[in-house]
Amino acid sequence: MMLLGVIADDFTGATDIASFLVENGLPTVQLNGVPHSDTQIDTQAVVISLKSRSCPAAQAVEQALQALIWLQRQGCRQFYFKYCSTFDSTAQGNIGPVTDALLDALGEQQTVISPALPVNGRTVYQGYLFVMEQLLSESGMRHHPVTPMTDSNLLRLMEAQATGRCGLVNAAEMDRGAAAVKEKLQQLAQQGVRYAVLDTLNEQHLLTQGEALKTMKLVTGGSGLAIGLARQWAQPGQAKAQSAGAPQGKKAVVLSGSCSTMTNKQVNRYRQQAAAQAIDVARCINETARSAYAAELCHWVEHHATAELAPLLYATAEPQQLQQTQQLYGTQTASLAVEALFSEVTQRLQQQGFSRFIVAGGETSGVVTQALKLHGFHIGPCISPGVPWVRAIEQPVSLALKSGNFGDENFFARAQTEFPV
Ligand SMILES: Nc1ncnc2c1ncn2[C@@H]1O[C@H](COP(=O)(O)OP(=O)(O)O)[C@@H](O)[C@H]1O
Ligand SMILES: O=C(O)[C@@H](O)C(=O)COP(=O)(O)O
Repeated sequence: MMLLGVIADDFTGATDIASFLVENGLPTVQLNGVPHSDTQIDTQAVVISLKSRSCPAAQAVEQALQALIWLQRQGCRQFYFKYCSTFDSTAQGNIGPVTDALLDALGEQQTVISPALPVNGRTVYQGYLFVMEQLLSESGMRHHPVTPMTDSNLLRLMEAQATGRCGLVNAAEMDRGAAAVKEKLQQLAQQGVRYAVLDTLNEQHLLTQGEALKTMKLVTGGSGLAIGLARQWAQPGQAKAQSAGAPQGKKAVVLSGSCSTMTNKQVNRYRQQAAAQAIDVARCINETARSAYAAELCHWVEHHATAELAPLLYATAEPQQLQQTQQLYGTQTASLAVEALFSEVTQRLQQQGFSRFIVAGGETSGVVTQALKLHGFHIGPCISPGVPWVRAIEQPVSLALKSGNFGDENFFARAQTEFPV
């Protein structure tokens, strides 16, 4: 029976939440985009990955509503809008409009805002979002190429994007347990508060949220809340890791399009371990030149494919270099050109027989998955919290889709050495 339907606004976010659902006992399948027809899937949760995080609001709303209709048709009882644990959204912000549209479509008056993921250092206190020991707006996220985050107050961010008022369930109330949280949510609803930010300092708070929110029709958040909800829905003795998602495939490549602080560290480390090639953005801007460049890069990848560790292609840049590129070509032109390059490289590598892709970056992962024309994933073993190996349902292709900010410094090598095929 289908219990939970998740609408994720990017692909790494989708594998992130799918991984936590599986790890916490809820069998889950990830579908890339909204399926064109109804499918019989033997699972209890479905995560639909969209590539809507940086879309204009109207487009993101349309995609989310299509996903909702499909999930409703499959009989899901609860719906979860998954966005980033760092609340990534553009200045025009589509988290608010999507949340409003989903609430309206479901005929609901209230939902929660819970981006926290304490295991990866994302906590919420008095409505302020922290990344490790820093406020969101003081973390590396202020330099994000597409969705720079310069405010940390979730109530303010939400009210700027959405139509209703936003309130808070604070940490002290969370400490008092599920009944106290439910009571506070009711009080807020009576005051006409449409969205309630949930303070979250630790995993116990996520378990409390799961208990308090099991009957809420629509919840929104990062992947942490999924831990609490999965524990509520899971049947005792349910298998955790899914062997159907274990990595396979000989020819592997690492593609990195994230410019996050962590990915910069990971790329720097991996460059000392394996063959690595930086992507020259200047050669990606013009379409014809880009095609020739993609062919050249794939030739280089093929040449290094037999080494113990897979070759790396990276657009990953430090903030100063990124800023220069963006000033030269424009932010959108540069990022779309890099994404188009990764798309073409992926298609060529697939034709060359590559079947294991380790990808860094949410947008980049969306581009790679779409280029490979993969419709869905079985969720495999967890490499780092929120980053599982996944295996395509209908093709022998395995991927590790890493959120820009996730994983340890040795992630790219570990994804291969600790999970031999
Ligand atoms: N050197 C670069 N110059 C300009 N844009 C870049 C560069 N490298 C990556 N990008 C773009 O930055 C964006 C990174 O987003 P994403 O892949 O979602 O990473 P993250 O997971 O860190 O958010 C992509 O659109 C990518 O194409
Ligand atoms: O919630 C998170 O932090 C991640 O699941 C996520 O959304 C990943 O997004 P990117 O950082 O853009 O990869």
